Amino acid sequence: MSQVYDRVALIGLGLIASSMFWAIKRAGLAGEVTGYARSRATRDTARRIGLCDRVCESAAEAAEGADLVVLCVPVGVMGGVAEEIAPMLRPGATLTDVGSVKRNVIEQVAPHVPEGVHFIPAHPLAGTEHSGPESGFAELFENRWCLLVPVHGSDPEAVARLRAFWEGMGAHAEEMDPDHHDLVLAVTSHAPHLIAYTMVGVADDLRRVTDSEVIKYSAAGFRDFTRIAASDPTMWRDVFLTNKDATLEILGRFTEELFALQRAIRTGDGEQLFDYFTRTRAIRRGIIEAGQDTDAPDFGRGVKKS
Ligand SMILES: NC(=O)c1ccc[n+]([C@@H]2O[C@H](COP(=O)([O-])OP(=O)(O)OC[C@H]3O[C@@H](n4cnc5c(N)ncnc54)[C@H](O)[C@@H]3O)[C@@H](O)[C@H]2O)c1
Ligand SMILES: O=C(O)C(=O)C[C@]1(C(=O)O)C=C[C@@H](O)C=C1
Repeated sequence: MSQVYDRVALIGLGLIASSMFWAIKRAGLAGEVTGYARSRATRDTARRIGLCDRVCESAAEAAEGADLVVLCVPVGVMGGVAEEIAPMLRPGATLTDVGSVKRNVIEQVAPHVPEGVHFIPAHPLAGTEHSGPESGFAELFENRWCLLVPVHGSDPEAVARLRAFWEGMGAHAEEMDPDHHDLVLAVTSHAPHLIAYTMVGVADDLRRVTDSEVIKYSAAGFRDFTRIAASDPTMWRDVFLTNKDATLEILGRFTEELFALQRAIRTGDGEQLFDYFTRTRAIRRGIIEAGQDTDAPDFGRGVKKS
């Protein structure tokens, strides 16, 4: 793979930025990669492990002269960081992000984008429960989707270049409208995370009652919930606060279904339970028959495929 950008700047040096750095280097996608993180401890760690060719003392310094700037910070602070770096963005440069929510990030960032800079939001559908500069690895994006969410009037050439960049890191890129993105992700990622957080919280409450049995005897399904529920609190707080409407819509539907199943259990309606589980089993089998299970998002990681 050949170089796509001369200089890439990564702002926020956590799981996603560090994985991008190692993937960029492995494929030779950029001449130089600069980086910045807010805390001195993170910048020191980055220097120690060789994360980024140059770790800068400000976001503006890292962004200066870059032809691609990637915002890799929690979604709640995207606008503030964009405002800080805006004066340093050169005409013709591309500004992108990796945030898990798109409409809100566009609303925060777009007002700060200078004339002549291409703003192309993006979201790699890949991650783990780990965070920080030492958690990244070059293979994270391999065979995963990266959704590109070009704003109205995005330059097609700049979009094609960003697509080539993500493909160079091993991802499959596809374009999507921001509102559709937020609804789809509320179903596939945001609501499931909230359910996992809740389930682990419930078990923790119970643990006080049953004195450690819940965790001690937990089976694989619940253990995977605990993996998901170990995800970064800042990141997920921001996801729920910024994708409020879509998440509440999906959780509302989820609650209705849960109540229906709860009622079926209480009234002993075995037929309803059996029909429901038959329908969901057919969905899983359909995915396997269509050959799509190997590309399943990280909820499948570490879990034996059925
Ligand atoms: N973790 C995942 O599974 C995943 C997957 C896809 C996308 N994302 C998105 O990617 C982004 C980064 O997530 P991550 O998992 O790499 O998080 P992380 O916690 O590993 O890293 C975030 C980094 O941003 C830095 N930071 C926070 N506020 C900052 C500020 N104001 N200025 C500069 N740096 C700041 C932190 O110090 C940290 O280095 C988030 O927007 C998240 O929604 C995460
Ligand atoms: O496997 C995990 O740890 C993840 O949660 C990754 C995951 C997901 O829900 O699939 C989390 C958030 C993202 O924005 C994209 C990917």
